[in-house]
Amino acid sequence: MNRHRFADSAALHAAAAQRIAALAAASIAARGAFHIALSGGNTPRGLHAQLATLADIDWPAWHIWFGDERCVPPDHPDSNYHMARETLLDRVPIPAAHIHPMIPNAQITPPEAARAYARQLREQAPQHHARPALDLILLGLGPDGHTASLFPGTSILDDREHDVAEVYVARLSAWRVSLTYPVIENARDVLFLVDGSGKADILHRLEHGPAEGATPLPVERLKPRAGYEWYIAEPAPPPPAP
Ligand SMILES: O=C(O)[C@H](O)[C@@H](O)[C@H](O)[C@H](O)COP(=O)(O)O
Repeated sequence: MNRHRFADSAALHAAAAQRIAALAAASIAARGAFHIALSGGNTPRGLHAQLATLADIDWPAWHIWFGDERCVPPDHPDSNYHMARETLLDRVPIPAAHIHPMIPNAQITPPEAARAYARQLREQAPQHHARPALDLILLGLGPDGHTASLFPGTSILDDREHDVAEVYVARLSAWRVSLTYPVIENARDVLFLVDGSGKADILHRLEHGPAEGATPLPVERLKPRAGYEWYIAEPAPPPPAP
């Protein structure tokens, strides 16, 4: 595991922002554009705030995609797109045509959104081996080993046909739309951002491997072509008892 540890969230966000800016500059220099999929949840908020303050970023060359989305209207407080707009997209000059929300309106159904997003990726993203190949996909990690909306026990884990799929997550009683394993694995780079609070167990398992015979967790089934980087904020272990 290509792992970078940080003492706190602020250090994680600052370092990850610099890494992303470097990947963007290299992609733009080589191919004239930078196609990045943002992740959802809370951890990206601090990263986005850091990115928005960086100088010398060629924002008009960025193309914003999403790794997954909650099936709520784009202005809903739970929407990853809404969060990205608030914390980054409304603060930097990325052309509107380069921003691709997974749920563009309140009327679209999960299957329609998945099909439409797959079409957009095929038409507007770089391709590699006949699959969309984004330059960078950011991913978070849930304590149960989910990433994007690849949740344990869900149908999407076995879907290697589609690029994007809708998935009902029973434990959340909610529909999601997510990139599938083939598209995530096809990216040039995959960067995990893990704010370790409450994730010590899952991080320990990823570092030391699952127990004998354990069912692989969604994140353990991911095999990116370029490997992946982990940026982890792990609070310092508690001081030894006196
Ligand atoms: O839409 C989502 O919620 C995310 O895509 C999800 O996969 C998230 O990245 C993890 O649950 C970690 O979330 P935190 O970073 O908030 O812990």
